[in-house]
Amino acid sequence: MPISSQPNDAFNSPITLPPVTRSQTPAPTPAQQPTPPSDPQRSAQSDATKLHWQDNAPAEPAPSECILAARQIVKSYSIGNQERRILDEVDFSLRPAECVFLMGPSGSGKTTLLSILGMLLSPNSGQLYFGGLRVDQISPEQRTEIRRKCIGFVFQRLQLINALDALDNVAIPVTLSGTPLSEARTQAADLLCRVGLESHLNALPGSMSPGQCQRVAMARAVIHRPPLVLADEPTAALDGQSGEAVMQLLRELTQERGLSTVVVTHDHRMEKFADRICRLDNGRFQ
Ligand SMILES: Nc1ncnc2c1ncn2[C@@H]1O[C@H](COP(=O)(O)OP(=O)(O)OP(=O)(O)O)[C@@H](O)[C@H]1O
Repeated sequence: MPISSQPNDAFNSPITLPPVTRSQTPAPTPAQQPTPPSDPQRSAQSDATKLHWQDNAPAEPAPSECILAARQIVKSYSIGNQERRILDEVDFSLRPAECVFLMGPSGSGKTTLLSILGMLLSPNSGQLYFGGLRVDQISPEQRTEIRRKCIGFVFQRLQLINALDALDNVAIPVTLSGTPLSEARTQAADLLCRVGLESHLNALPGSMSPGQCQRVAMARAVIHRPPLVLADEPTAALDGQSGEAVMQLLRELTQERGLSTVVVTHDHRMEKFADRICRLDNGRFQ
C-alpha cells in the first residue's frame, strides 16, 4: 500500500528543534551529516560488525551507530473486534550512507514499516531512534521538525504541485525553512540539471513524462540535504528502462551526498542497487 500522507504536511508548522543534549541529540543537521568512520581501527570494527550483521546474526548494531534504528516495533490494527498484527516485534537498523531495500510480498508490512521509520505513523510499541535520539519519546511537534529538516520522501504516487513548474516544485519546500526564493531557485536549477532536466526547468508536471516527474520528486527530496531519504515504490509507475534510470539516479544522488536511504520495492531488477536487502514476510523479517 503506498504511503498516502502528504509529505508537505511536514513543511507546515513553525517548530523549534528540541534542545540539544548528549542524551537527546537531535537528528544531524545537513552540516553534521553522519559519515562512515574514517579512523582505520573504527572502520575495521564497523566492517566486522557489518559482516556479522549481514550474516543474519541476531545482534543489531547499537542505535548510536545508526542513522535510524527500530527495536521491537509492533503495529496492529483492530478490525471489528479482532486485532491484526501487521508488524511483529521488528528490529531494523540503517547505518550512515547505507541503502537498504525493504522487499516482501504484498501486504507484508513494508509501507507500514517505512511510514513508522519516517515518523508518519506511530507504532503500538517499540523504540525508534533517529541519530541516536529516541524519537518515539519526543513531542509530535519535535518529530515534525525532524521529519521536515532531516527526511526526504519519494512516493509512488507523485505529489508534485501541478500549478508549479519543475523549478518551483523543487525550490518552494526549501523556502519554507527560510531560504530566500532566489537562492532556492538557484539550488533547484542545479539539482534539476543534475537529474537531466535542464531543458524542463519551467515545465509543468502535466507536460512531463512519469519518469521526468519522478526525477523532479527526487530532486525535491534531496535539495535540503536530509541525512535520510525514504522512498516508497519510486519506480512502480515507470517502465523497466525509466525505472532503472530513476533508481540509478536516486543511488547517485544519495551517494554523492552521503545520505542514508530506505527503499520499498517489489521490483527484483532493482536489487543490484541495494547495499542490503531486508525481506519482510507476514510482519517479520525473514
Ligand atoms: N489503516 C489500516 N487499517 C487496517 N489495516 C491496514 C491499514 N493500513 C494497512 N493495513 C493492512 O496492513 C497490511 C500491511 O500493509 P502494507 O501497506 O504495509 O503492506 P505492503 O507490504 O506495503 O503491501 P504492498 O506491497 O501491497 O504495498 C495489509 O494487510 C493492509 O491491508
